[in-house]
Amino acid sequence: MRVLGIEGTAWAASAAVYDNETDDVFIETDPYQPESGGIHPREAAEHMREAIPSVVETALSAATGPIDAVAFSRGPGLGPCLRVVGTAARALAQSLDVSLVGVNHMVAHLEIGRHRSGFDSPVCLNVSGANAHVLGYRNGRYRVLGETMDTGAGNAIDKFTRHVGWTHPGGPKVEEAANDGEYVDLPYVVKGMDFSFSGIMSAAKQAYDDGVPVEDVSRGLQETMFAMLTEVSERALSLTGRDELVVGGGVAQNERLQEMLREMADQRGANLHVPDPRFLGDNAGMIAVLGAMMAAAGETVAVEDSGIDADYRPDQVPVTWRPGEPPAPGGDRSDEIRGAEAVVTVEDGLVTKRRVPKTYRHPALDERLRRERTVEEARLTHDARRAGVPTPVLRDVDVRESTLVVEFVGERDLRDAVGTTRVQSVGEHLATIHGEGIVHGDPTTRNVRVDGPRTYLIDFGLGYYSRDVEDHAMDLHVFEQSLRGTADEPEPLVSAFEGAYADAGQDAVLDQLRAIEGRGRYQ
Ligand SMILES: C[C@@H](O)[C@H](NC(=O)OP(=O)(O)OC[C@H]1O[C@@H](n2cnc3c(N)ncnc32)[C@H](O)[C@@H]1O)C(=O)O
Ligand SMILES: [Fe+2]
Repeated sequence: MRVLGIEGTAWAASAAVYDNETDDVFIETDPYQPESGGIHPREAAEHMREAIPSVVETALSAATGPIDAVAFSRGPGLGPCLRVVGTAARALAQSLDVSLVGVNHMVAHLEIGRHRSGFDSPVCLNVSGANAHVLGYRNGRYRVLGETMDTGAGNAIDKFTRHVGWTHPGGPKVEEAANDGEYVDLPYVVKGMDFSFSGIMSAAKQAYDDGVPVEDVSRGLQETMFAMLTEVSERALSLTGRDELVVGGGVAQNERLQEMLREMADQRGANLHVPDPRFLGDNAGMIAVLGAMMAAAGETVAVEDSGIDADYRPDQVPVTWRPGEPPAPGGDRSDEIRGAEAVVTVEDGLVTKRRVPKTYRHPALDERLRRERTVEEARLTHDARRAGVPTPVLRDVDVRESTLVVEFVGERDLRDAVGTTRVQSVGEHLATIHGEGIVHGDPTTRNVRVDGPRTYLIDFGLGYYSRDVEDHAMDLHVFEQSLRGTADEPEPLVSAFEGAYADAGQDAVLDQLRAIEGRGRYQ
């Protein structure tokens, strides 16, 4: 089958022809380059109107035979651009008299990595202009395991470069400048597998305004943002028990990010695949490749139903083109358990947890995070138990060695034994600690231990004190995301969890949770 792909969600007017028998991909791209500032939606749409016909013509003339389907980016992206591309794709499908395939651009960023790597069931880190998220596959959908709570990765960097007067796109310029810079500290914000870039961006602009050399700010920016992305990727691998990682999106072209991810993957015995640069930034090749898989599975769309969707999320797409899911890996049963950030050994009913240095992080950042988290974990584990929530009793703390010794609790992780009563008790526990102004920070199903109906909260390393409803709601969001990422039928569990939280906690937190879920991520 030969598929014509068309991409034009933001800056790349691109067309490609993919032949699934030879696996050849021909791509022709004409980028939009704003003269000043960022991407202007109307200018970008004007660029699409001018450039799409000629890139399509070039792609078609490179095709070695007739086209069997036309695939196009249906969203997410800039509305005015999407409309131009949608119109062109419909007209082409009709004039060539072939079927039409509407592709989710974010799923395409992911699938190109899975396709090129040959991996079975990778976790995917998508880092592009308007997005940043970690996806895993479960029961016929790509699940968002974690994502930015505000700006996309590329847009965050581009906002900083606009502030310092550099032209769009800023990513490559920051990469170059960072090579000559010294690391500076910037806010590091990870909540479970979600993360935020807005605090870093304000701090980076402020540092520049205060006279810190732009090279140093660039270095700090990269080290901080990419360490966050690497950390959440590692958490996603750990939570899902998978050992394959692919990346996608324009920011994944950054060599420092690739280096950090490779180091993390090597150290945990996982495989990383970075697609060729031509498949990373926006390109129609990834649209054509996914289009071919979808067309082969019968996922075509009638012209009258092929409207665009500027907020199209990857988890809205029913994934019908993949073969069955490979079996979930068994849990780690050895004595030494390598979690996402610590090495845990169990002996004589005691657990020793050592936060090992992460060599992918800058040493200063690594030192700061291990120290802060060890101190917070000791303090909050203790305070939560005093508030009446089962947590392990603390036996020893060595901050210099980033090591804690606590009592062994529970028989297994909640991940491997989810059930209604247990998630209800987690709802009660979170309501209790929130009542004391304690935020857990990472309440995933792996950070809850179960013993019969009883549940224990462990691993308060990302926790802190706050009475802000947003912070409390994020705890609920993180827990629900992890239920959705690991349970076969998550929705009844989510309801039971929320019901128990509602009975014991504050309604305002649940209202805020709805606000978090409804928030547009495409800034
Ligand atoms: C919705 C869609 O239109 C959007 N696409 C998009 O943003 O284009 P993409 O090509 O995936 O990514 C562009 C971003 O990638 C950044 N970028 C490019 N090269 C970079 C580098 N070497 N280091 C860091 N960032 C880089 C640019 O600064 C820009 O922000 C998306 O996927 O979110
Ligand atoms: Fe993109």
